[in-house]
Amino acid sequence: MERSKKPSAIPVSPTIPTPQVSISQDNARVSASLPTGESVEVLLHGATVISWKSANGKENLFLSSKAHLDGSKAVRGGVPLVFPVFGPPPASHPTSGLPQHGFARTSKWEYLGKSSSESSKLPNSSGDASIKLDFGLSNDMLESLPSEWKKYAFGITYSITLSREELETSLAIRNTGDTTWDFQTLFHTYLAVDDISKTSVHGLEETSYTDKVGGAKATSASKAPITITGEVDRVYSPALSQKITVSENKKAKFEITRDELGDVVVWNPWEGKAGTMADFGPSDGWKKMICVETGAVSKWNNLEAGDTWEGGQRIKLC
Ligand SMILES: O=P(O)(O)OC[C@H]1O[C@H](O)[C@H](O)[C@@H](O)[C@@H]1O
Repeated sequence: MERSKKPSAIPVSPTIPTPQVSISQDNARVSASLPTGESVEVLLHGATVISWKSANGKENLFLSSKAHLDGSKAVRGGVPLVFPVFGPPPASHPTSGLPQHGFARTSKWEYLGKSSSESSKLPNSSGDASIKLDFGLSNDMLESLPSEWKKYAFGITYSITLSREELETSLAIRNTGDTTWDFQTLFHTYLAVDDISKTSVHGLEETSYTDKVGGAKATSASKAPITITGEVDRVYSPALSQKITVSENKKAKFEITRDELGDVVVWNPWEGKAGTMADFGPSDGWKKMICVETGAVSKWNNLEAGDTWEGGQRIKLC
C-alpha cells in the first residue's frame, strides 16, 4: 500500500573537498595541497621541503635557481635538515668523518604516508583542513657512514604539516641501538623575502650570540632588531617561549615558534659569500632570502639507548 507521507530521500551532500597528496612518477617528490590552494613539495632526497606556497600561489621559501634537485648534493634552499652535526664536525668526535651539517640532508628518505584533518564538515566550507606528511630515515637505509658512527642505530620520523597559514616541521629522533650517542639537529629554513634591505628579524634583541663571521666570537645583545647590511651568520639561544618574527617594510611576514629547539641561527651570505657558492643562484639571489634556522646545535644532545627526542617549529604567515 502506498504511504501518503513517504519519507523524502536523504539528500546526498556535495563532496567535501579534502587535502590532496601526489607522488611524482620517478618517486622522487611528494606534493600536498589544501582545498584552499596552499601547497607544499618535498624531495625524498634529504626530505627537503623545496616549496611552500600560499593560497594565492606566492612562494614562501627561497630555492636557488642552481640548486641540485637530483640527489647529487644537498639542496641550496627550501628546508634542508641538519643532523647529526651542525657545521663542520669537530675532530676527535664520533661525527668527525661526516660532511658539514651531517648526512640527513643528503640521504634518501622514505615516504611513510599522510594523515589529514578537516575540522569543518559544512558543505562549501574550506574548514581548517591540514595535511601531515611523514618521512623516515634509519641507519640501515644509509650506504656509507664513518666507522665511528656505524656503531650507532637510529630511527627518525620527520613530519611536515601544512595548514592554511602555517607550515610545521617536527622530528622524532630515536636511539634504536644499545649505545648512547650525541647529536645536533636544525631546520635550515631559507625564507623568501622581496628585498633583504627592507627585512628585519625581531625577538633576538635581548639575547647575546655567537658571531661566526670571521671566526666564532661571543657577542653581546644588539638591543635592536637584526637588519642585514652584510654577511650575517649568528647563533642565538633565546628562551624557548620567545617568538621570532621576520618583517619586511616593518610589517610582520613570518612568525616562528619552537618546541625543544633552543637555538636560532640567522644567516645571509651576502654578495661575497654567495658568489663563492657554485649552487647559489641567481647571482643576486642573496637579496631574496634570509635563513632563520631553529635547532638544537649549541651543545650536544645526548640520547640514551631506547630514548626518543622530539622537537619542531611552526612558521606562521602573518
Ligand atoms: O653551505 P652549507 O653547508 O649549506 O651551509 C650554509 C650555512 O649554514 C648555516 O647557516 C651556518 O651557520 C653557516 O655557517 C653556513 O655557511
